[in-house]
Amino acid sequence: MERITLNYTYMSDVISDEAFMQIQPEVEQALRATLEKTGAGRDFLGWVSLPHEIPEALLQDIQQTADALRAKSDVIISIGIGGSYLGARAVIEAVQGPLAPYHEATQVLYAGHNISSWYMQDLLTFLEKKDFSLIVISKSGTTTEPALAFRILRDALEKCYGKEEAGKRIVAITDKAKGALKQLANDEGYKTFIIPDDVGGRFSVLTPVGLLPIACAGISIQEFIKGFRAMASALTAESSLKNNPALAYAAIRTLLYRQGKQIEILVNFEPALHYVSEWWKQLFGESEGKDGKALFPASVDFTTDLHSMGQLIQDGVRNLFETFIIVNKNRHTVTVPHDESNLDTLNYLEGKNLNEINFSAYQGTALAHKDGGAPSMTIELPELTPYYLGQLLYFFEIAVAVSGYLLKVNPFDQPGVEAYKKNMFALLGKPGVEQATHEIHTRLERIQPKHIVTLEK
Ligand SMILES: O=P(O)(O)OC[C@H]1O[C@H](O)[C@H](O)[C@@H](O)[C@@H]1O
Repeated sequence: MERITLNYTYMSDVISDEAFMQIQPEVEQALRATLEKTGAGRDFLGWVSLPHEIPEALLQDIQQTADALRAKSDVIISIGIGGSYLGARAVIEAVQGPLAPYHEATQVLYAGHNISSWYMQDLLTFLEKKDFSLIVISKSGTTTEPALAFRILRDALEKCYGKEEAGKRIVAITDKAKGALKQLANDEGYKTFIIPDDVGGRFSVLTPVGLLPIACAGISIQEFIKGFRAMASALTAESSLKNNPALAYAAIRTLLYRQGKQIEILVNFEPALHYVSEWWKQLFGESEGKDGKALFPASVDFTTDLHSMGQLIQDGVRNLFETFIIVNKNRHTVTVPHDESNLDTLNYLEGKNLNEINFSAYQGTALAHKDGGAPSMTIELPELTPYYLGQLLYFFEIAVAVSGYLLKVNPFDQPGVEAYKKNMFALLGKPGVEQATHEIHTRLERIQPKHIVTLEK
């Protein structure tokens, strides 16, 4: 069976065999802490064994719910943010492509991941002529963005179908007991799925959080889980860096960080992978970015961004490295046609397919960037199918746990995310924080008038 592989040939002058072997015991310890649930954040390690523990009855329930929503909807809106949004979008777009909304019979669209009137009004106008349903996802059940979007979209749904039918077009995915969404779902009798207590948002793609929207897009969740299972069996049984690509990836990025690299750029050459990078950024950024530490996880889409960020990566501050994701087997083949006039001088490419040209772009880029002092490694994915995406996502989940432990942080909490929320709630006058409201307005009044630069005419 094919699996994903890690190729770090272009790191060989910065990652010595000796350094690799030296870090082996640390990595083993980090893997053990993950598998035996003995490390920091141990209460949130439910995702480790999840691939082998999902009950078949739950999968059937998810599939039937998705089939029922698909049967009566042109559009299914998945409402959520962060870990309650990115995993599903990553998988759906990686399998169906970024233009999926234009060609799929049932469209999965997204809301609750911003607070934009413009976005919401566009969506509401679009829905006027569509049959639609809502999936609302929030682990805490109290996150502002999805709660606002749900209130607005539920209102539109109820006006369109009446309260009773609207209730049958809503599925809530949340905590088993706590949070406003759970209470609302109970009161209104919505179909509900539970997010396990021991699985944090950014690790929840294999719970109903990811599985229901993925099934609603018509993608096989059985295949997706099979990929997770295959990778879970393989990665958790192998503690040698030499034979375990997730451990090797965690070790290499750790060694580079210790050598002073500050930025890891995840690179794809396939637009369908854009949201895999977005998911990856949350996974690594939120898991590792604490206690004044961590590589900054950035991403680019090539060759697009070679024409905007390529210069900096080739030639800017040498504080970065790249991780390429390359797909071995392409879904489509588009061949360059003959053109008699050859004014664009592209006849030398006649008969070649775009995949070959794209692959040459990757090879040329990796070599040029290495020569310029930006080393890279490459994750090779056999194909963009639900099965291999399952493998890839589990690969990154194990890698971030090990990498986080190597960094000596708790990879499973995110206390820093609360700071902006506290300020926003205070500014908006949320009941219960009156003192904070008074204080923040006073602070802002003092800050605002100073240091403003404007044109006089
Ligand atoms: O699922 P929810 O509770 O609504 O949370 C959605 C997201 O927002 C929070 O602020 C956290 O930083 C994320 O880890 C989480 O995935």
